[in-house]
Amino acid sequence: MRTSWADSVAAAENPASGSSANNGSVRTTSALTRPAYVPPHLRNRPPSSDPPAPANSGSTSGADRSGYGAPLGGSRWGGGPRNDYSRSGYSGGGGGWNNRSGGWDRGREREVNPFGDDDPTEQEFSEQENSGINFDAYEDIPVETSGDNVPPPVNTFAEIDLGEALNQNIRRCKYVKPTPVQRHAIPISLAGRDLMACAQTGSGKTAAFCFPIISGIMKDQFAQRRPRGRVAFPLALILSPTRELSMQIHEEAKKFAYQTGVKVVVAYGGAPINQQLRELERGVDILVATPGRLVDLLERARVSLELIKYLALDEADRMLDMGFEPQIRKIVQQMDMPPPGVRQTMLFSATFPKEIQRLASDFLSTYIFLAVGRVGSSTDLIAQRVEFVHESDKRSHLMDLLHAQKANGVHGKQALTLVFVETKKGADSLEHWLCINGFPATTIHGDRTQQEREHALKSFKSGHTPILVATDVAARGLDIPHVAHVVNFDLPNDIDDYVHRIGRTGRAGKSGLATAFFNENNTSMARALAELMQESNQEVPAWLSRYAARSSYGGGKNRRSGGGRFGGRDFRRDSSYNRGGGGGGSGYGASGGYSGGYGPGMTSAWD
Ligand SMILES: Nc1ncnc2c1ncn2[C@@H]1O[C@H](COP(=O)(O)OP(=O)(O)OP(=O)(O)O)[C@@H](O)[C@H]1O
Repeated sequence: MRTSWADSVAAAENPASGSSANNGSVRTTSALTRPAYVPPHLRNRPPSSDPPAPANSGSTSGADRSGYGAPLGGSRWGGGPRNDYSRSGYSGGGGGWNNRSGGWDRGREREVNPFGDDDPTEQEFSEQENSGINFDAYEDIPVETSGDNVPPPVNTFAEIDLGEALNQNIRRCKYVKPTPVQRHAIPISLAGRDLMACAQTGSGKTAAFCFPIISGIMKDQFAQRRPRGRVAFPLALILSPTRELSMQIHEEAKKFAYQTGVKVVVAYGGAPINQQLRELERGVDILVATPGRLVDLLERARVSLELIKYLALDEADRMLDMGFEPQIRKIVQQMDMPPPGVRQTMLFSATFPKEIQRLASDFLSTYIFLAVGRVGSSTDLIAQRVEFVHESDKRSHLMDLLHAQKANGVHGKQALTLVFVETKKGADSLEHWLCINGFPATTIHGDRTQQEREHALKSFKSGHTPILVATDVAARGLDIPHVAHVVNFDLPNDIDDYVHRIGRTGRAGKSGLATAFFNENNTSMARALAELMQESNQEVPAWLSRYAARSSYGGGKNRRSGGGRFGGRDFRRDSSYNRGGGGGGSGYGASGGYSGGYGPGMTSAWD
């Protein structure tokens, strides 16, 4: 008999895989003094005469978090090290990269410990939260690489020369072995090659691009990092489409770069620019940014891209669709960034429509294409359900789901549930309705202030408000531990958006559940949805198969045209490319031949 969705939620919350969720261990050790650290690549250098600046928060977030009041009762999930904003640089206590110059003398500064466990006795790696990752789920995944002289993959982190400080941080993160995308992408990037990488949601792409960048900067003996005047000269640029994702990448990168001497700064819209400018003036090696805020900084001549050696685009297909493409072209092609071939470019996403691949090739030089799993596929770790629900029944149906989920939850608690809707207004109205019906909910969308957005996310992550109603602003990249259930209250119009949305659960080897409400308004999605479910070994309801058989191909402008399950995903393998359509000049100019499903007006809401 088919398992009910409620059972699935309970299973997702209590995975038998040995996840350490809810283990109750909260580390509360205080920061201890440690000897001044000199990063390996800076040893034997004459010390600078600059005195260290007085310690302050070292926060680079730009947003004023003081208004949030006391912590939201702490996480009910215990002490996992990931993405807990309340713990790291936001805390306001001590240290940080405070000297003005950056560069050689920065190694003497005390750096905020992003792991929050300065006591070395606490650094036993016995809990191994991330070793609970179900690697078997990834082992038989097909991998495709194409391009010239592809460096071979590695099986362990020990096989890669990342540098001891970075290796130490990998251990602190409790990453025991590399995920498949890391096994392939890291050696490719370390070999200096450009890369277009596609791997499923939650499979560790962030580390796959961060590790080679940090390692490369550590090894870069001749780098000139000091700001000249008030202009910052980052060596690496990581662009992402949303403020929250940039903040998250910044938090992750700070952990990976801890005590390496590599300084990571974030800049995103909606937060006071002055604070970000001050942080940049203190020196930056890796700048994580959203495109809009970066353009602003470039136009003010406060950032120069002249020294960029590494460029990474996370959610690269989104960054190159019509909403962002003009800004990306401006940043990458019309300012002072070194051209492809001089800089190293890495593009990552879980989805990569062919048209976007073609466009992206403008930014790359003789690159390697890597696909872990089929491009745009979703992981089998997510149990997908589709239910036929008329528009007018959606609220009561959601209510039924939530009630049953609560009844099945641990100690009657509501599991973290992310509900996607189409519009900002719809998000507010559903949130209100849930709250008055006794379900603590909050919302994240582009009409909320940045402070409200951050507060909502924090409240959701902590379990204080276990239901988050969101627009697509939360669809990509966000790594929120313990999201048990994603509900597509309104289905998106593009199957790639569906893949990203459901990918907020079932991450890092853990299982998750996704429920979609389908009705006559979604018939254009039927075929793509049925195919996606089928290839992820999901049960496709007979009624959906009938809709799929009747409908023409929809669900996005981009994909599955060949219908092939695996193979030929690198657009360069298409015959049209070889007939002269591809290569450098792609024929997809700045005006773009691809709309990606977002109107141009969406940009500001996302950035
Ligand atoms: N080698 C590893 N071992 C264990 N856990 C890992 C490893 N690498 C990454 N993780 C964890 O896996 C989770 C997902 O990683 P990440 O956010 O980078 O996924 P992603 O592929 O970028 O997903 P998305 O496509 O949704 O952006 C994170 O919590 C991260 O800490």
